[in-house]
Amino acid sequence: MLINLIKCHGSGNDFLLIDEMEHDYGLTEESRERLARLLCDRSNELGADGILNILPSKRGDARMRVFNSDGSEASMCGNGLRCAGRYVCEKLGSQEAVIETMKADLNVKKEEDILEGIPTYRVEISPVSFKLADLPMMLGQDTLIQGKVAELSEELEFTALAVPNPHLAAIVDKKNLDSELQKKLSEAVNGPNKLFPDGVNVSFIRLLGKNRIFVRTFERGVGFTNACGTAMSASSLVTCLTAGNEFDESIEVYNPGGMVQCVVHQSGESYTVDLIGNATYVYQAEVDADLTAAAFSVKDKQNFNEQENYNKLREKAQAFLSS
Ligand SMILES: N[C@@H](CCC[C@H](N)C(=O)O)C(=O)O
Repeated sequence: MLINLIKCHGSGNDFLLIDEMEHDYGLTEESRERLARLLCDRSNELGADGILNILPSKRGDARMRVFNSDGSEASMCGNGLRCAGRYVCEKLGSQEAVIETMKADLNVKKEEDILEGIPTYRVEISPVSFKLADLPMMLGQDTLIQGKVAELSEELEFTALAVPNPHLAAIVDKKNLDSELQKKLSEAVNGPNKLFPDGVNVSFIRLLGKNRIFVRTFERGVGFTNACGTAMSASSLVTCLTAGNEFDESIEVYNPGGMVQCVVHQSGESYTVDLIGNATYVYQAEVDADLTAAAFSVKDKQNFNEQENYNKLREKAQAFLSS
């Protein structure tokens, strides 16, 4: 089958965006999973953290489905939503749109460029739940907010939350960030295990100053990524609740792929986060995929020439982190 796609990224968390509104590729549930495993494999020409399928929606302007590189489907993707949001807004010739996702219809809005020449979008991250049943996490208690979990670490304190995909976050020092601990425990909770039967995205957070954090995430279904939008949103919320960062203020969130801004809102006991950052197109391509043979070839590839501007943001973020 011939498929047109756009390689895009948010903070270096990269995706292959496939428009199933414009073209009916006749994809089935099984073929979407297989396509994700085939095209996202980093040993081939495309390679990506996941696929964003854009579909018609009865409730919003479009529907986004997200498939991790291992073929599993995620309920949400923050960096992906910025890319999908840009795609839908530009298609509609509009500054904002509503995108249907697995568990919520979410607002996306074009924003002032985060740095000159970098298309920037604000997306809503919601609903947020601290109920362990919503991840799910099997701990024999209702919530886990800055608590120890003997099976994971004797030293670290963890917070578990669904935004609505599942996240486990810990505020760590440099020693733990530089150690193998995150890899070791992420692999444990994403393999066969009793705590997280569906796996979980695991983030280590470093506090860098008031309203400024660094977040590195091991993503369920992928592994370490340059950034995870829902994780950065969840981590910002965790630091507002437990480390003195401020609600309704912009929090700078650095990550291995660059930087975004998060604004955490509280209304009683409910929370939403605005995630603001780049939505960069790298290239568009036509791909001839044979799912039976698990093979594909790239027929046509055209660069968007946007990556150079994005590199300036990444270099700026890296310079800040090493200062
Ligand atoms: N990269 C995403 C999250 C993608 C889904 C995640 N791996 C999961 O399985 O929950 C983001 O930017 O939020």
